[in-house]
Amino acid sequence: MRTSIATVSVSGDFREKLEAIAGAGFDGIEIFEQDFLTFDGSPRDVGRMVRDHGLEITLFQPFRDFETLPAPLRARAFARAERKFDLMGELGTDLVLVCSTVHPESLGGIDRAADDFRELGERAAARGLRVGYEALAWGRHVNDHRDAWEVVRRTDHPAVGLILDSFHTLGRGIDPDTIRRIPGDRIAFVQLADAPAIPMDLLYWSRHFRNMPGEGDLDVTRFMRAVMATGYAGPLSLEIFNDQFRAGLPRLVAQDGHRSLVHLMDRVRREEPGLAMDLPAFPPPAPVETVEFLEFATAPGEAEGIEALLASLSFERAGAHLTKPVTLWRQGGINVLVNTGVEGFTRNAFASHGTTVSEVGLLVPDAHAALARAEALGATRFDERPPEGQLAIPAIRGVGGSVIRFLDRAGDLGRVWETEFPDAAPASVGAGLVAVDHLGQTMAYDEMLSWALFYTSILDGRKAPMVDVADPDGLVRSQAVQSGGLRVTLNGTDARRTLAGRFFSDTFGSAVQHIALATDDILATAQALAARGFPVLEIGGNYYDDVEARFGLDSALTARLRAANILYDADGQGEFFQFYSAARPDGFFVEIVERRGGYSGYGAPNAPFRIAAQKRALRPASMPRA
Ligand SMILES: O=C(O)c1ccc(O)c(O)c1
Ligand SMILES: [Mg+2]
Repeated sequence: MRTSIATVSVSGDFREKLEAIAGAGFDGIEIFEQDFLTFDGSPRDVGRMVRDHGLEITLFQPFRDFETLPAPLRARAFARAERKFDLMGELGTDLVLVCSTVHPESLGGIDRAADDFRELGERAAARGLRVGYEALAWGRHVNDHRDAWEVVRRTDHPAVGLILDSFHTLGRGIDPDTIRRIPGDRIAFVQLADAPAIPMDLLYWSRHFRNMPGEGDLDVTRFMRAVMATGYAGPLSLEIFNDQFRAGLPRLVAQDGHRSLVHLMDRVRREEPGLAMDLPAFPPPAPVETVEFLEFATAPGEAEGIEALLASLSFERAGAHLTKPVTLWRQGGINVLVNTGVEGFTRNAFASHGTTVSEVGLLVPDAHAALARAEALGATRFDERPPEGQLAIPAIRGVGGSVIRFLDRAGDLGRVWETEFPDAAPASVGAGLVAVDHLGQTMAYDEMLSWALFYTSILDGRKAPMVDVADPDGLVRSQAVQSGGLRVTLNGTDARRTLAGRFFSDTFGSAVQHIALATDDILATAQALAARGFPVLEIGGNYYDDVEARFGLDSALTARLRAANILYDADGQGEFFQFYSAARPDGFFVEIVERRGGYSGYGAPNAPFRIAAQKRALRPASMPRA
């Protein structure tokens, strides 16, 4: 698989772009003229610099408004083409993209276009160059790859091929299976992009909202299956026009791009195993079974706070680690570790975030396979050499520098608790908390696509539709991802005064802001926790009047919910109950949930009430806001 990415997809000056693209493992770049015009060097220097980074220039683009012009514009278009050919020779690339014309004076006509391309093909071939024709979704006469192919077919010149772009095909709703009829050796180049399903003007959508395959809502996998079925063996190139990526860190955007291509092609081969592909083998995606443990990094003088919170949740201190300053807290099927280590990773996690969820342990079908898949998809492996006699648990880096560990039931990893916490007591029933329901991770808005791609590609996650949560001080976007027994909500905001925004700045970056624990009987759990002094978040009375009317709830039930500060939601499948702790000074909080029936959401309609209550609770009572 030869991978490529358009230089417009990545931010930075030309050198930064190249370093990021080469570092992420790409083989080549599509070059946009504007991208090096500001670079202080000749086209020859540019070409040399690209090759010095181990990259090839797979495509030069775009050449616009070429075909079906009347005289004398036609002659001028050929003169322009000759100048671009000169430039391509200097850069050292042999393929130019011609996108379908939007010129107001263009005449259109398949045969007229084919005549123009035959002449252009002759001129290109004389210099050892090739031409590719792409249908822009908003082209004046040609806006469908089937018409562009008909032009190329009638041109019938070996130096003229078709360029496919998943955005233009899928964005217009054209059936990608129509590509299967095109001979693969007539496809000169393939560009890939996804996009969110937001109805808007095609050109504006294309130039601002494209994203990496798998990050949006287009069926890029089906498009790519059709392309591979033609026998096409050329580069796969990302062409992503996205305002956020242009402002993002070049290295991260390039890494996500490479991950998205590997993930896309892995899906293609699994969905259509007969297709020839030279992607190295790696393990298939596998859903997570359960969250086996959560670990807090804290410090010797700071642990009491988190331990008091755990005690108020009815967790019991079940034991201590064999050698490390780590205590194990248990209840139901939940294991929580509190680490006060003063060196290595724990120390760094605490130093950069304060008390924080530094590790998440996931039980998966095969831990080593999970690690191998993660590495194939570009995850950063985490190796902290365990002391003699302790287990090396396969691990990767997750959100905000945290660590995700993979456990399974086989061999040593299946005996991790007995090995590392030999005297630990088994879990008790406590207040009826049975499992980790989900983790809420807070991040900057522009990290959300990236982490959603991380969870979907590496951990076989499925995304729910993005929801907007109204904090009184700004909007927070929430993207839920679920892989088997792992549920994560990614909450992104750029609004600093939102609860999420404050947490983000107070904890110096992305981290778990809340953990949600599941019970099978929320009223009983609420009662048990009240007796233990759990710092419940008080919900205002208006909420209950509204929810009773909205769902037609029985007033006796509403009264019990009101008394226990429990929020309610329902979807077509089932019901949902939730209550919260007040937020700690750093913004961290705990949620208790009960799912009934097949409810699959997270109570998003309740979030504004929860946030308002948390903000009220943060304000000192003696100092009412002016
Ligand atoms: O937006 C454009 O003009 C444009 C140019 C070249 C492309 O390959 C493309 O897909 C879009
Ligand atoms: Mg394109």
